[in-house]
Amino acid sequence: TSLRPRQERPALQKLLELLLPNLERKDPRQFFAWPVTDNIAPGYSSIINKPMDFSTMKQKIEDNQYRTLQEFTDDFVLMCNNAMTYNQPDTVYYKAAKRLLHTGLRTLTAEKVRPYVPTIS
Ligand SMILES: CC(=O)c1cc(-c2ccccc2)c2ncccn12
Repeated sequence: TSLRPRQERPALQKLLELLLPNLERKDPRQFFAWPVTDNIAPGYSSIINKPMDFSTMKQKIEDNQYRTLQEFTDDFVLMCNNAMTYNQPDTVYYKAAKRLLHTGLRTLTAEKVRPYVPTIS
């Protein structure tokens, strides 16, 4: 509401540092915490050409590699889609990815997050 004091706009990096743990909590079994290895997922590196995971996203935030919220969201979507590409639909990984994608995007597109997104990147 207009009576709400105008919060200073957190830098994008600070916003992403707040959003990442919110998304990680939606992965309690930590399937997406670390890069998927060929050891646990045979042939993974030859099937998935752009791997992504939460630890890599965290590092990219710290290294200031995200210029916009959309770039951060793209990595999140990539991570979930990788899991739905490599794993069959009847697996825990596919189902976890589908649910994570849905609930995570709801967070990332929420109205209260959007005001912090500068119109031009
Ligand atoms: C995300 C994903 O595709 C994934 C995570 C895992 C995983 C399993 C145990 C612990 C951490 C990640 C996995 N194992 C086999 C096949 C695929 N995966």
